[in-house]
Amino acid sequence: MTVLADYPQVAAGKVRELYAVDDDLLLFVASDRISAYDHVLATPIPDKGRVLTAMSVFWFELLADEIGTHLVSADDPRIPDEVRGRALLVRKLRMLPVEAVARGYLTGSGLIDYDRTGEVCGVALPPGLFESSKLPEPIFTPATKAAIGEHDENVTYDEVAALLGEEDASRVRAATLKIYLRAAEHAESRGLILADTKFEFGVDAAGELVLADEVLTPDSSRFWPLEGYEPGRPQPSFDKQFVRNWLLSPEAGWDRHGELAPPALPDHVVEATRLRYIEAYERITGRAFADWP
Ligand SMILES: C[C@H](c1ccccc1)n1cc(-c2ncnc(N)c2C#N)cn1
Repeated sequence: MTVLADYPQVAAGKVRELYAVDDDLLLFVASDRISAYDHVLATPIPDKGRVLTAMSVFWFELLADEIGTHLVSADDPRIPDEVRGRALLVRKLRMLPVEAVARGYLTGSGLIDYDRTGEVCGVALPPGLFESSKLPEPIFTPATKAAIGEHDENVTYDEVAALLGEEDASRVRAATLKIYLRAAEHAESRGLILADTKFEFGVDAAGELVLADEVLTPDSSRFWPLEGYEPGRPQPSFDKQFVRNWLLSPEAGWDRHGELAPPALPDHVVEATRLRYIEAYERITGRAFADWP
């Protein structure tokens, strides 16, 4: 029987890890950890790792007719029992060093760049847009991965072309926008706005562009409820709003701009958040989470 300790860890993020299974395969593990306001919270959300893994699998399957993916299996004897359901066996790729972000709406760092320059990642936008405006069409707004604890840096397409070469930059942009459109259309049909999302791509031994990492999860994307959408103000995060609101409430007694780590979450916030992740999964996929994996 394989255990996770059998596999050397090759990468670790705030809420996920990557392990080497053999020369060609990796194990992508999603934890129950949740981050908010740039902190990894002390309190895990039970089932979060399993829900987000199930969500990635759904999207990999839906997008397989648009692009190759790194997914090999979610149910394989090489996946240790302790992480089964929140781990994916994936094929090892030559990863492209760019965060491939697509935005259909203006918020976050895109809004900051727009307010300052009228552009996002060198893409000029019409005047008069504001928080949560829907963009005339989705835009490719790449970023380069920042050091641990830093924010990714928005870069222009030309900078991506200088980094990857014109051919890879061009096919990454095309794939990013094509997949975003397909996913946003599906999400809207389920009552959710996909405001933006971040993809990571690799290249396989045959030179094909392959969709990697996690895809279209609430950790890599901004999902907003379609009902109540109103440009001109920040939209509630479909999955993290209960956590954000509580952390800023008098009960939490926490200063998001201070040096202190956030306090532990109360059980009712944890459970409400767990249910939101499950609700997002079931709305997006039409599948019962109880059936996973
Ligand atoms: C940034 C991300 C990461 C994941 C998990 C934890 C920390 C970082 N990452 C993905 C790979 C990677 N490398 C080769 N082949 C692949 N199929 C993948 C994937 N996915 C390397 N790093």
